[in-house]
Amino acid sequence: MNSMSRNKYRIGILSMQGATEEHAGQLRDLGHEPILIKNKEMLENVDGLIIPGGESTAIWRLMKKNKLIEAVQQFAQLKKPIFGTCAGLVLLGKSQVETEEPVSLKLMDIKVKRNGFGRQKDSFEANLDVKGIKEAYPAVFIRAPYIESVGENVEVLAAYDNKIVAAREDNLLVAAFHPELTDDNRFLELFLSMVGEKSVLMI
Ligand SMILES: NC(=O)CC[C@H](N)C(=O)O
Repeated sequence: MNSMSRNKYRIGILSMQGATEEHAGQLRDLGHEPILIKNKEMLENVDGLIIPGGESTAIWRLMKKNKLIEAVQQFAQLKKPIFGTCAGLVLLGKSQVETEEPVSLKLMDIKVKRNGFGRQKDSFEANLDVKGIKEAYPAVFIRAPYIESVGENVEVLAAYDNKIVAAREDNLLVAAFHPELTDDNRFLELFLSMVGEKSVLMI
């Protein structure tokens, strides 16, 4: 057992709208404590944050209402790890392609195409090669966005059909798919290892 798996982390799951319970279950399976974040005070006591999938405009509006936009931006500035899945990826990105009402925390240097995989392929599964994960990872895509372009400090972790679907920039990790909807915990473990790295630095 390595030092990271011995630690138990408190991981916030932004609970405005969307898929929160599945993330909570997967965190519990790995021995960590999920905290459903409903207001900015609750952010103070977590080691990392997951922004789940759902509907990014709905999540954005509820974040505004609950004064969570600046609070999450500050959380990121403290270099605490944030993992955005699907709608969470949309929200973390700095800019979006062809959107009338951009919803963006302006944190990660990526340009996002919302619903990028189009209507025909609203939902699908694909085995992905992910940097840092040894064997193919079964990814579930649901009305998924993709990343059209990345800034120089962003590391691309996976692509599907020549479109970027997972990436990391320092303390920020994003996936266009839903790791919480499979029994395969390896993508979540990637995030937990980032939480481990950062908490070592903060001691
Ligand atoms: N599964 C999802 O999270 C879908 C995201 C949705 N298409 C959005 O942009 O909000």
